[in-house]
Order: sequence, then structure tokens, then C-alpha cells
Amino acid sequence: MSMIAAFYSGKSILITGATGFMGKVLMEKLFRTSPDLKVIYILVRPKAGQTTQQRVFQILNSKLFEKVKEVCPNVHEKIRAIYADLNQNDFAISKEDMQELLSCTNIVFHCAATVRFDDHLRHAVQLNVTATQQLLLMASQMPKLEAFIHISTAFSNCNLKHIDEVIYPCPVEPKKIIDSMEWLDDAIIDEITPKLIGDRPNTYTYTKALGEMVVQQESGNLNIAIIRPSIVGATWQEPFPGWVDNLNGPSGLIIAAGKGFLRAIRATPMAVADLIPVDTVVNLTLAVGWYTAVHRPKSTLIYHCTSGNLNPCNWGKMGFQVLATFEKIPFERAFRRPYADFTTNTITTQYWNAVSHRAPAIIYDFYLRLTGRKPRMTKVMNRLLRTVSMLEYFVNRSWEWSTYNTEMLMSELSPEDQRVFNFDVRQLNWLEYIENYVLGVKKYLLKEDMAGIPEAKQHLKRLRNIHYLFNTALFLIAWRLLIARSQMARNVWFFIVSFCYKFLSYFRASSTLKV
Ligand SMILES: CCCCCCCCCCCCCCCCCC(=O)SCCNC(=O)CCNC(=O)[C@H](O)C(C)(C)COP(=O)(O)OP(=O)(O)OC[C@H]1O[C@@H](n2cnc3c(N)ncnc32)[C@H](O)[C@@H]1OP(=O)(O)O
Ligand SMILES: NC(=O)C1=CN([C@@H]2O[C@H](COP(=O)(O)OP(=O)(O)OC[C@H]3O[C@@H](n4cnc5c(N)ncnc54)[C@H](OP(=O)(O)O)[C@@H]3O)[C@@H](O)[C@H]2O)C=CC1
Repeated sequence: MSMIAAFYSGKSILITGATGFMGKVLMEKLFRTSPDLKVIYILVRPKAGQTTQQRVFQILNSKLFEKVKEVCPNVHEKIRAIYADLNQNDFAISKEDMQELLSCTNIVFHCAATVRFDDHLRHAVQLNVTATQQLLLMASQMPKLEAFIHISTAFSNCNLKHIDEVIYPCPVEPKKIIDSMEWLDDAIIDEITPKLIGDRPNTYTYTKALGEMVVQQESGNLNIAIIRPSIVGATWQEPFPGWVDNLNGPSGLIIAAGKGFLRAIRATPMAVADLIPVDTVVNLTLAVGWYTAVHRPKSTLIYHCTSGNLNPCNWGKMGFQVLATFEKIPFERAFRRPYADFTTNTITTQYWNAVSHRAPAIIYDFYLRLTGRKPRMTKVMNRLLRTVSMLEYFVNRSWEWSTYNTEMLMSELSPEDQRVFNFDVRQLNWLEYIENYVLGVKKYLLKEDMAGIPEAKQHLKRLRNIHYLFNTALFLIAWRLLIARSQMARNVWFFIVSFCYKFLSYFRASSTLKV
């Protein structure tokens, strides 16, 4: 019997960010391994024309939850969606709901965040810092609370090269930042943002670091732990391999490369690609919830959920395997044949952006205009290149994260728990994982049918022929222009033609002699 699964039985659990990538996998695993849990409260806001109830209904009826419905048929009754907006005071939770949350909650998993790199500092602070502070305040009023688990990121201190499982202070106190966001106007905030974030690359990593400081400062008597995952990717094993549902991290780039939009990236092939499967993060999170509640460590423990120091893979190997998978499992209706050049040189990157990204987009838009359609490729390409430029920081550096606490926890688990809540990334086979990841992107993000693979392969063959034809035509045109303008080019051309003629004559003569 799993001790961790048994621990969550009968418990009332509060999850923020349950509609997000990690939140869904967390709920799924909880229901599947502890179907006897009492209730999961989730803080949800209406979105994209859907009410909170409709959103929950959609999640529970998705493929991700198919197994859950077998082991926990009354899952609908065990999930309680509470209307909440983390951007508002008291999260806009009604008095009755707040009362229930405060009096019943046993465990809190705080996953909600804005993960956009370019979010305005005011918004990023509101969600990643102020909301965390408010949630801690709520938690301090929960008499039955056993553990509060905060999800941060391994990149909250990405300005350092070696990162320990400790909280590093930021120069300006989070409280001061929170206060100043209330009275500074947007223009001033824009001006001071670069100074505040310092050598971090974006507002996301900065506000996640502030969020950790808030957790440390406001922890009071709470039993708290912080999890720091690196780049969270598709599921490795559970509930099935390759599940992913958003474009964050590598998923968007896999699509861009598979569809032939992205053919070169400024990335260091030997830099460590610190990817971590989402189910690994969730298993660690649940194990930490159990350990924090049962063993009540004296201080707030931080757990790095990273792969680099235990089972490293680099971007070169990852890119190679992604491309190899496209050969077997191509995406449909690709714009160009998938290809990826990793370059560390800024000038080469600019060259590839002009020749391999912008030029084909302009030519395609010209073709769309000629055929009476609306041009769109240049716009798509510009957005993609902007996205890629924001991710470049993470694919050109390597970090070392110490994992003492994570390894300590692994050794504390029973063999059964190590199996059911496996977060030992040393067992991960990267080649297999990446292949499943690409397959998952095709199935769950692009919603492409596997029956379309032969047609997709045919399409790639057509693209290859067009590519050859285009290059040959381009060469001939360029050469013709050169010959018309330069005596030297003409001389070279006549030399080559006469050389070929002589060679052919000699070849013909020697073969006649043999006969
Ligand atoms: C062979 C090749 C091999 C490839 C493998 C190489 C993989 C390298 C991967 C490096 C990943 C590094 C991640 C580092 C993560 C740090 C860890 C965390 O905690 S971070 C936590 C994780 N957080 C993150 O990862 C957040 C990253 N993302 C962002 O911050 C924002 O999306 C944005 C600022 C980049 C763009 O914002 P904005 O333009 O205002 O608007 P939208 O957001 O609405 O999207 C616009 C368009 O871009 C599209 N698209 C979106 N994402 C990607 C993508 N990754 N990619 C491509 N495309 C992407 C999207 O579909 C849309 O298309 P369309 O509708 O125009 O056709
Ligand atoms: N994905 C990654 O690569 C990594 C993620 N992390 C961390 O993991 C956690 C989860 O990330 P992930 O699941 O990928 O992120 P997602 O963007 O997929 O999910 C974010 C969640 O936060 C919720 N949320 C955002 N704003 C509000 C709001 N105002 N009110 C209520 N809920 C809100 C979202 O709700 P809604 O659906 O309504 O938008 C969603 O459920 C975050 O703390 C992130 O920093 C750490 C390392 C890497």
C-alpha cells in the first residue's frame, strides 16, 4: 500500500491553477491514486466565454481524465470549483465559499501564476507575488491545514550559475515592490522594470523569486515547502506518455520546427536542456505534500525538480532527436521541410532569419496576394521570431541545481511509493521521451490523425522537389545575370564548358577504343 496515496485519502485539498498544464495533471494523479480523498477545491475564473462549471466539465471529460473515471466514477462530486480571480481582493471569493475553504482545507497546492515572460511588471507582481501573499494569509486562518506547497521555478535565480535549495534574497523587499505597484503609473513602472529585474531575463523569473521571498517571510507557523521545476514538458509515463496541452516551453518550438516555420535557432548545442516531464513534477509535489505534513521539517524545504545533474541531455541531442522523429511522424501540411540549424553566432542567426525565415514568408505572402488571398505569413513569422528571441536566454546557458532535498525525499519513500510516485529522473530514456513528446504534440496539441501520416510524407516529398527546383532556378538566374555583367564570369563559364566538352570527347574516344 502506498503511504502517500493513503495520506491523501479523506483529505480536503485546495489547488490554485488547476486549469493550467501542471494543475490538471496534479488533479488527475490525486484522483487516480487516492480516489477516497474527500474533496478537491479548485479556484477557477470564467474564461473564453466559458463559466467555471463549463471549464471543469471540459477538463473532466478530456482524454487526460479517462483513467480517473474508471477508478473514481464519482469524480464530478469530489471536485468543487470555486469562483475566484487571483487578481482581485480576497480573490473575489464569496463569503460562504471562503468560510468553507478556511474551515475544511487540509493541504494547499499553489500552482497558479502568470508564466508569460513579457508580462507587465504590475500584472506579474499581482499574480506571482501579491496573490501568493494573500493565499498565505488565507492559509494562516485554516485550522486544519497540514501543508502548504508552493510551486516556483528553477529559473527564479537564473542570474546565478550554481543554485542551491535555498531562498536567495532580491535587492528590493517584495513588500516595497507590492506597495509601489499600487501608486506608480504604468509609464514609470516600464522605466524602472529593467533596473528592478537586473540580470534576470524577464519579469516572470523576477516575480517568481519575489514570490519565494514572500513565502519565506509570511510562513509564520505554517508547514511550507517550495518546489522548483525546470522546463516542464509533456508527460513521461502517466496517465499516458506524451500528453501536453499548451505551447509553453519546447512544445511551441516543436510545432514551429515540425511545420517548417522555424529552421534555425540561436542555441548552444552543448548547453544542458533541463527539461522535466510534468508527471515527474507532480509526483514530487505529492510526495513533498505528504512529507511536509507528516514529518513537519523545522524549516521551509526547497526541492529542485530538475534533470541536468542526474540525467543530462543537451539541446543538440534534443534537436537531433526531434528532427529524427519528424522523419517517422511528420506533421501535416508543413510550410517547409523540417530542418534545424543550431548556431551560437549572432550574425549567422540574423542571416538565417533573413534567408530561411523572413524571405520564404515574404515570397509566400506574395503568392497569396497573387492568388487573391490575404497575406499572413510575414506576421506569423515575426511573432515566432519574437517568441524565439525570448526563449534564447534559456537555450544558450547551463545551470547547476543541487538536489539534496529531492534525493533525501526519494530515500525516505517506501519502495511502493518510489514506484507509484516516481520522480527519479535517472530512469528517463531521453530518446524515447522526446519521440513520445513529438507524437503527443501532434496528437493532443495539433489534433492530427495518425492516418494522415502517408499524406504528410508525400507532402514533404513535394516540398523537397519544390525546394530543389527553386534552388536550381535561383542559381541559373543568378549565373545568367552574372555572365551578362562580368567578363571574368564569362571566361570562367567558357572555361568550364570547354573543359566539360573535352572531358566528354576524351571519354567517348576511350570507350570507342575499348570496343
Ligand atoms: C528542432 C527544433 C527543436 C526544438 C527544441 C528546442 C526547444 C527549446 C525550448 C526552450 C524553452 C525554454 C523555456 C524556459 C522556461 C523557463 C521555465 C519556466 O518556469 S517558464 C514557464 C513556461 N512559460 C513559457 O514558456 C512562456 C513562454 N511564452 C510567452 O511568454 C509568450 O507566449 C510570448 C511572450 C513568447 C509570446 O506572447 P504573445 O506574442 O503576446 O502572444 P501569445 O502568448 O498569445 O502567443 C503568440 C503566438 O506565439 C505562439 N507561441 C506561444 N508560445 C510559443 C512557443 N513557446 N513557441 C512557439 N510559438 C509559441 C502562439 O501559438 C501564438 O501564435 P499565433 O496565434 O500568433 O499563431
Ligand atoms: N510550464 C513550465 O515550464 C513551468 C512552470 N512552472 C510553474 O508551475 C506552475 C504552473 O505552471 P503551468 O501549469 O505551466 O502554467 P499555466 O499557464 O498552464 O497555468 C497557470 C494557471 O494559473 C491560473 N491563473 C492565472 N491567472 C489567474 C487568475 N487571475 N485567477 C485565477 N487563476 C489564475 C490559470 O488559470 P486560467 O486557466 O484561468 O488562465 C492556470 O490555471 C506555475 O507556478 C509556474 O510558474 C515552473 C517551471 C516551469
